[in-house]
Amino acid sequence: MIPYRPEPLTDFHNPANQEAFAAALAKVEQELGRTYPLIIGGKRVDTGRYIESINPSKKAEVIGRVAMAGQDEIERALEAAWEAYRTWSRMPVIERAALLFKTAAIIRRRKHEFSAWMLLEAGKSRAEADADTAEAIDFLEYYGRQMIDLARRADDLLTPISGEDNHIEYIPLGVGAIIPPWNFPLAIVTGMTVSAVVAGNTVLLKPAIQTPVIAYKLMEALEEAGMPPGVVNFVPGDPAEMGDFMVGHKDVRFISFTGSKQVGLHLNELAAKRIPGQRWIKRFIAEMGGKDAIVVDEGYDVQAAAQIIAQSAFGFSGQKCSACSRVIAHESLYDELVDRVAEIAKAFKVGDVRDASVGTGPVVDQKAFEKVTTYIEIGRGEGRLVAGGTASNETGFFIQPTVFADVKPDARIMQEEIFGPVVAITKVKSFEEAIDVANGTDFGLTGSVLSTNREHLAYARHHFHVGNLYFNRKCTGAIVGVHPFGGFNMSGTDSKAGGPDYLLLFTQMKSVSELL
Ligand SMILES: NC(=O)c1ccc[n+]([C@@H]2O[C@H](COP(=O)([O-])OP(=O)(O)OC[C@H]3O[C@@H](n4cnc5c(N)ncnc54)[C@H](O)[C@@H]3O)[C@@H](O)[C@H]2O)c1
Ligand SMILES: N[C@@H](CCC=O)C(=O)O
Repeated sequence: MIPYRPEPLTDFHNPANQEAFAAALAKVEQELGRTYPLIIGGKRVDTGRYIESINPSKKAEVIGRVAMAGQDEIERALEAAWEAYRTWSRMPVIERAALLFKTAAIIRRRKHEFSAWMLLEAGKSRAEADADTAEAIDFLEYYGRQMIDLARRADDLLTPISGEDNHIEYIPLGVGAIIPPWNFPLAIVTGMTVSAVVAGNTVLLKPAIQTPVIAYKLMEALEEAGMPPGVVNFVPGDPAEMGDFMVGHKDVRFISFTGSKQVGLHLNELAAKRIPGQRWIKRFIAEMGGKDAIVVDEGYDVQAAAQIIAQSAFGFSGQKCSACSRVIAHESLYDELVDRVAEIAKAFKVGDVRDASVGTGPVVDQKAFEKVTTYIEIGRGEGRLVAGGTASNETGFFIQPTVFADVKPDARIMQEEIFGPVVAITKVKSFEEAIDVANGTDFGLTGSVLSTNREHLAYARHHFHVGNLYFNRKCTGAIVGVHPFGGFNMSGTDSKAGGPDYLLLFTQMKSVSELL
């Protein structure tokens, strides 16, 4: 087996790649509007009630109609998953890993098609969608290898003693609920699903309501790669109707959740309650929101800083948990930095991502549009609007990159996750003050420090309390196996997706000792 290497991104300057992507997009456009069933125990189930998934760039365009699971279907899916668990959990690790490698090969072969689905269903630009597909492939390749290593090295971790034969094994937990967000509709869905599955668990996958079609495409790839029935059960639905029911169910052994702080905290409470017939303490793994800051130190190149901020704040319309939504700038360069960031924000072309010249696309739906525009109104009272502030939901959900200057650290737009193309800038007098302000939220996900002062970088290394700290680069774009990803405090349960410890979260260690 060759060592893991991250999947290369597509060079869209190359005309051949442009053509290949355009052909994939045209093919996918022919397939819009179809109906997709649930998949329970390998069987297609049509409930007659559907989620209508739409294109956020062109809201009249229906991407697909996906059947909705209710509580009965969750019961059936749990039964199917426990049935499949009997054999899947005992399958040799190498065979479980092979499922991931084959799925990676299938997605790689049709990568532009997967990216095209995301362009249309999530409003990702070509490049953002390509990175999402590459990350999905990375999770498959990385977790497959990680599981093989984990199983192989287990016994080497023990201290031998004479007269005993001792072994340890990382065994799976049981049946889990996989609850991903919509914003990395292939990468995060894939990573969350296959990490649990390669460890020997079986799961119910409940994709986000905004992006169920791309999740169905993953199911097709897993099936094509030979996944046995019942290992992953596809149960999209209205979380208000079946979400609490699934998470609170006595037969669910673990919950792997990625999403907002609000929903994560609610589900954590629910999962902690033991209900009659429940024989375990549920494991709860949560990766939640961020309020990520870029600190710009005295003496840093202002133009370079402004570019890094714009990339981190406005890529995919700021809809990344890692996105920069706060800038903390030293007073010596503050005014010039505000002007440069505003200039770049104003020059951003916003529109339908089918147009390759567009800088950033829409926000995902009407609810997101309302939330972000409400925060823009709040921002008008909390700071000085220097760019953007305009929005239109006539054809799609478009919001111009927006910049507020002179915002106080305790303002709402400096404290609450907006999840849109909005950045707030504040001024500080010293580097220490900058790090205090950066640490002054409930979150602790990503952060960047832009500085040429080595002492300041060393100070930030120790004092800036975030799970992913970056120096002199953007705060988005973690790579699987290179930058293990996940945050502190209200950003989650301190897990690190794409890192060497992640699979342990889906296993428990069994120790077997024989007296010789
Ligand atoms: N830390 C990370 O790695 C990471 C990565 C991506 C996104 N996020 C965060 O995710 C959020 C954006 O995603 P979102 O809008 O989909 O988040 P969300 O919290 O609204 O939803 C996340 C998932 O939870 C489901 N859900 C909602 N209520 C539920 C319930 N009662 N029972 C069961 N499931 C329920 C949703 O349907 C969705 O599948 C942002 O806060 C972002 O920062 C974090
Ligand atoms: N892992 C991604 C963010 C995932 C959350 O939205 C990044 O590093 O930018």
